[in-house]
Amino acid sequence: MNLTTALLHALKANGAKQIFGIPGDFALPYFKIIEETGILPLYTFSHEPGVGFAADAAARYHGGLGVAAVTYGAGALNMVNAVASAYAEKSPVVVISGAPGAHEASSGLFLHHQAKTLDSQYRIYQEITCDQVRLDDPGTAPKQIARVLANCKRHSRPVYIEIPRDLVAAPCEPVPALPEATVDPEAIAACADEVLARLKQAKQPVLLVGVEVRRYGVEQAVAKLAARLGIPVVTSFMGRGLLADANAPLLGTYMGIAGDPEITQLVEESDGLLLLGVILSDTNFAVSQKRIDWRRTIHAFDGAVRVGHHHYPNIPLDRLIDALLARTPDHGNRFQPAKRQYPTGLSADDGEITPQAIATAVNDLMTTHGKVPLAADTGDCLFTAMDIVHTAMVAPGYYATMGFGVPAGLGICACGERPIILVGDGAFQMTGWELGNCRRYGWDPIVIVLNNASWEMLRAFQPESHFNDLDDWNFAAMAAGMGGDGMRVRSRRELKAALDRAWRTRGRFQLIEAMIPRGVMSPTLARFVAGVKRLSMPKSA
Ligand SMILES: Cc1ncc(Cc2c([C@H](C)O)sc(CCOP(=O)(O)OP(=O)(O)O)c2C)c(N)n1
Ligand SMILES: [Mg+2]
Repeated sequence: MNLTTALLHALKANGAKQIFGIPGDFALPYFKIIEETGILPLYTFSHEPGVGFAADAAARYHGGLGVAAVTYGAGALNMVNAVASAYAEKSPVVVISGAPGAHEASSGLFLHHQAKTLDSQYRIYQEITCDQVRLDDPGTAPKQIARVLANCKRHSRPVYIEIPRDLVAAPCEPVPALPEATVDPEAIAACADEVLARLKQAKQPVLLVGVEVRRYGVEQAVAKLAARLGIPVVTSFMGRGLLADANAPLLGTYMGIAGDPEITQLVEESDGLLLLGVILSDTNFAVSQKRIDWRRTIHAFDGAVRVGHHHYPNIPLDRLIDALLARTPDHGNRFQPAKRQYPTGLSADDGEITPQAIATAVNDLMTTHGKVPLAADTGDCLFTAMDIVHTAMVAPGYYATMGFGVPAGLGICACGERPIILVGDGAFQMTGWELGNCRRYGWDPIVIVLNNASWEMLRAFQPESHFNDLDDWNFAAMAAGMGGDGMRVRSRRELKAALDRAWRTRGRFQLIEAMIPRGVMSPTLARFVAGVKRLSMPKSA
């Protein structure tokens, strides 16, 4: 076994299913071992942001580790935004970067791909990962790899592993089992008792579940807890899709001023709000109509629990849920999932296409053929997805970077699925071209480009600026050259026909370019914009 195969076996043993990457001369040696050993399948992409987004989405979708393999400098630094997004959204991505060998590093020359110093890249990645290691000693490498992978899983955040190119084939012991987290059972018991006591004394307890519930694979346990507690459950914006079909009193998604007023009132007036795995972010709470009373809130996040002003450090979410379940008897409560009405029954007429028509057409498709995973980019396509039936979905709901959608959809293709990808024209201009890699891997996602020839979400906030006007690129015309089929549609009739045809066509990606008039937004984005404007107005107004 050598340094690289030890790493690859450890990645596979701890949940990695594939590797996404782009090599370079500093990475060729370890890419050669990846390809020749076949320990994990390798999918190369065209631009490193896509590599990072695909690894992030694959990790979210299959619940294991995502792996993004790049070269030193130009490759790794090109992927910083995607890894920052994975950090912010708590996605366990393992970044592997090639690096100069020891003899090069001490040559005294400035090396190609080097920024300020040879350590610059390592320092940059310290800001967007929870642990880092340079494998410059095969004797200590196994333990270091175990530590870093354990942190990636424990914190559900990216980690960074640098492999000097002169050591990739150095003899190396296998990586040991990952070190277990040490927790204090008494602290967990005390925390669980206080949480349940708070919920018991509350008049209007509410359970709000967020992204960590999915990241730590505790969705079933949380559904069980919700059923036993019998208190209303809502998801955060990023937690959308959680408990979708579970036996739980799920009411929907909390979106503050931009969401369902009943849910907003229930959450914001709760005197016992239990937040499980929820990121306290502006996209989850800034559009809160009423300031949430954090003194009466219980927040379990990032391995700690706050109960009002009491703080319990080092309480892993899964251990807390187990302790709460152990203290909550099962009375066999049964619930019908909230029958939230999603728009269905698109009238196939000559009416213009709106984001809502796209959500309706997708709902009709899923009603007829069954649910499929969704990948959404930033822009109105993300708000449009709020009107699509609950299904597995990956989207940059908090960090809100553009460029995520198409590569993320390909990450889901690498997991053996056929996703529907929703992406705006602006975001497609950034990373939509990764579709050109589908043919090599036999992937055939259905991509719906919401083409309003505009950075419409920005225009919604600043309509007077002309720089939000984009040109019309005619993406559908480019699909054939990239190995797919493109359809440009302007009416609801054409949209429905194109989706039906796309569904029936396998083996080639299907790109539906839906032309949407500028200024036509989804209802959710319109409410979001109105809400943000209202909240930002001076109180006197
Ligand atoms: C990488 C990147 N660059 C810039 C932005 C800022 C930004 C938005 C957020 C607010 O930061 S929304 C938006 C326009 C999106 O245009 P498009 O994809 O066509 O979607 P739509 O027309 O539906 O808005 C931009 C440029 C971003 N989120 N991510
Ligand atoms: Mg647009």
